[in-house]
Amino acid sequence: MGVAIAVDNLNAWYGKTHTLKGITLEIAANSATALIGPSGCGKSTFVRCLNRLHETAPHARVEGTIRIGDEDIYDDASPVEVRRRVGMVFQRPNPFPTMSIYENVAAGLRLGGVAKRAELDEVVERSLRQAALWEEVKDHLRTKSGASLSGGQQQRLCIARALAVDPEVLLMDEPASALDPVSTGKIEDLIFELKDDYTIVIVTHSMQQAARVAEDTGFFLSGELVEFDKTDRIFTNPRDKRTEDYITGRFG
Ligand SMILES: Nc1ncnc2c1ncn2[C@@H]1O[C@H](COP(=O)(O)OP(=O)(O)OP(=O)(O)O)[C@@H](O)[C@H]1O
Repeated sequence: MGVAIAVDNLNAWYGKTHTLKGITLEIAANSATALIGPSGCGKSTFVRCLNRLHETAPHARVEGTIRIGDEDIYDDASPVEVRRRVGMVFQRPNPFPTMSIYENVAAGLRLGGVAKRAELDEVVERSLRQAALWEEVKDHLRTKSGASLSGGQQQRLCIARALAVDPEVLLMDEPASALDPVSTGKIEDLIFELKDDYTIVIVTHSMQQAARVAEDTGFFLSGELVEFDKTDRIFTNPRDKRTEDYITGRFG
């Protein structure tokens, strides 16, 4: 399996606070990679560096390199282009509340200049099918708003919206932590399906979830990547005592 994202000596700051310290890792293409670690250790900051969202925070700064495919995303590409290639789904589902289901999914395409009805229809259907939401919403695409859906459906709508612009990478920052167990299961099933076609990076507080969905797992602590390895290895035979303490619940 190839490398989708190569991160080399990544450092990130909020003002004077050094939040990510010398992160180096390679994220495999067409697989799911989980990031775990106690609250405040820098997981969200890390994924926000992968689509250049970190730099939108006040006084935020990044050093180091991130290559996606052949491109250094901080040198060779604009933030807008990076965010098209690297989609993101957040902890709280955030559909555009007043827009219809259809318009939520079509929004990114319209911004990119796609105006043909047939093309929009096709991508909206494909994206909703990929997000396992089509059957539930196909009869109300234009009449129901994003906000009228349940939390779990809203999150799958956000996934469809992210997929509509044809990204290579999907970042998911605790995508199921606001959802009930049934909706969580649907999101996990979806991650399983989607990793055939996309590279997925998922931040999670649930070690069970990491173990269920991810091939590789990274353990962050105080802004450092303590350990990065096959998920099995991290959970059964970690190399670092701090990883072992965390996964066995001795802290965090
Ligand atoms: N916009 C911001 N401005 C200043 N400091 C921030 C900002 N966002 C996060 N931080 C700080 O950066 C550090 C890392 O936060 P981050 O959200 O990346 O951690 P996390 O591991 O994702 O935490 P959690 O699991 O609680 O979401 C924390 O100390 C946090 O307070």
